[in-house]
Amino acid sequence: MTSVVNGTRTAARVVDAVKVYGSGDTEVRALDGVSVGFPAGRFTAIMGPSGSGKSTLMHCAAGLDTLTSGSALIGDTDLSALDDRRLTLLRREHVGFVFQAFNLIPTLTVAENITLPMDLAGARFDAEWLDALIDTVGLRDRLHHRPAELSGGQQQRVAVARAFAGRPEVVFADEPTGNLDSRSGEEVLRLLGGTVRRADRTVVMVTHDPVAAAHADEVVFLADGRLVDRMTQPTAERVLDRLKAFDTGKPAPQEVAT
Ligand SMILES: Nc1ncnc2c1ncn2[C@@H]1O[C@H](COP(=O)(O)OP(=O)(O)OP(=O)(O)O)[C@@H](O)[C@H]1O
Repeated sequence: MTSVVNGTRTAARVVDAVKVYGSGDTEVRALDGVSVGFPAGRFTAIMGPSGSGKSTLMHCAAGLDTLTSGSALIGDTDLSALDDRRLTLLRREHVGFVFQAFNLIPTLTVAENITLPMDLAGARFDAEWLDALIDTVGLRDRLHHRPAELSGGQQQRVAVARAFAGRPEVVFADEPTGNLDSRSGEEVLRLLGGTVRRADRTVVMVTHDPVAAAHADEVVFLADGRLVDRMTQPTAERVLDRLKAFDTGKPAPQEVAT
């Protein structure tokens, strides 16, 4: 269901996205006219200062929240055209999620957690893909353990396997290394990046961490609810320098076309 925009396959995108929370004196424009596409087969990081709208953008692009105006699409499907039931089905079948807090079901085994979205969707398992995924995340000897018996890094690797299990159109990751030490975090980032590159998957990740963002193919920068920059082949140093420019109030770069 991937759509093609300007010759690029786009797994997910928002167009003229506006999100307003509250009203009157308490109104916050969390997204103020953002248009951005997330190319298929790529790893994109979303960065920006605290409060710039990163989580809002991710939640709206993933169909976890709705826009005030503008549109959010997964492949060619405009999410605003879907009722709640169809939106839930679309998320189950076409979107994977990795959250900072792992969000595994404590009473289920590792194997059951990994296949849960497919079980819920009544989807067929691609046994070969699942088998390879379990090896990739290094969990074969833990399949019958419960989450509480695993380290944080192992739990997040289960969440990564769960996110990719149904070969979704796109995996959204919200601060996936936020609760991990740097070594486990690095492993999770390599898993995300490696799966994108080797298996032609798509990942969109919100992060505060320039080292994490450097694992992406491209970083998009938000400030005050607007898209202000994009950077391909990021390094932690270049990302950090770009973020510092927000702090020091250097002239904002020209807003970029999408
Ligand atoms: N449910 C909500 N109700 C009211 N305001 C909200 C809500 N969620 C977010 N906001 C506001 O919208 C703006 C953007 O928030 P958002 O969480 O998207 O930013 P962020 O870049 O992800 O921030 P952080 O890096 O601190 O997590 C902020 O001003 C925030 O206070």
